[in-house]
Amino acid sequence: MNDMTLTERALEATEIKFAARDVQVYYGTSRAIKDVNIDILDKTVTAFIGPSGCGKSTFLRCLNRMNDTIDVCRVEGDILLDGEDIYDKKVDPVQLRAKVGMVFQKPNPFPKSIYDNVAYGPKIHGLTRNKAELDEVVESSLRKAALWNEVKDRLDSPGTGLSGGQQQRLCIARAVATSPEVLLMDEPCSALDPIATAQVEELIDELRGNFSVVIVTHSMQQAARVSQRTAFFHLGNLVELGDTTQIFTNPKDPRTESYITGRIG
Ligand SMILES: Nc1ncnc2c1ncn2[C@@H]1O[C@H](COP(=O)(O)OP(=O)(O)OP(=O)(O)O)[C@@H](O)[C@H]1O
Repeated sequence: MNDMTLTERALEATEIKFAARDVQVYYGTSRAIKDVNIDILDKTVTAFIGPSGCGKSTFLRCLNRMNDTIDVCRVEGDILLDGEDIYDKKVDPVQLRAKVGMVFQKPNPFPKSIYDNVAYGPKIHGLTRNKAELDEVVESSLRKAALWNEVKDRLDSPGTGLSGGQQQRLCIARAVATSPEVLLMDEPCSALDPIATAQVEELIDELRGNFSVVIVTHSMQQAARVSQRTAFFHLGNLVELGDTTQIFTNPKDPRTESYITGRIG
């Protein structure tokens, strides 16, 4: 086993989508992520929890190289997606982000029609051959995002004219339109009311049938509701990773216990 390469080991366990080994992230000279090792499973929702500033978003952004867009940010270590190093020189970050989609805290639809918001990704990646195929992808993505019935009669209206919850579901439709394998969600419900939050949570549960989902959340209730695995971060360290029920009922590390019982936050 020890003679196997990291790639071979990751491939052997087929259910592992991402394998991160000894990951460090620096902003200038300051180290925001320290020696993180984690396997992220396919067709599973993994929640990242932890106090503000502990590095949840920084680590999430490593998984689709969004940190590349921050000049002072440097990532070290190995991050393998299906056994392939996503930081390899031959990997095109734009192609990677089609495979590893992202939904942000604040809904950020493009200043375009509802249709064009969803059609944008498939168009730039050449995923459809004609208008009929594109129409199909737009409809199926909006259905997956539980938004189709609300917008099917106004696909030409601007995406920015939708309610906050609808805009976030539009962003989810946009992310799933390129048929990603992984969906990263950075506090996707923080700008939403409880009804829209419930809709997005329901959606996350459905999406896990097809994708690996990683969600950063400040809400422990949300982590408990939507995820099967939970990772607790503290001061840039991954303190504990386990089944969500175990993390919330029987944490192994005293820091995890302090956080979930509200003693550190
Ligand atoms: N663009 C940046 N430039 C410099 N430092 C940054 C940058 N982004 C984050 N950091 C620092 O990295 C550390 C981790 O931040 P990060 O946003 O990843 O934490 P977080 O756990 O997601 O926090 P929150 O829950 O408040 O969103 C913090 O100390 C933060 O100040």
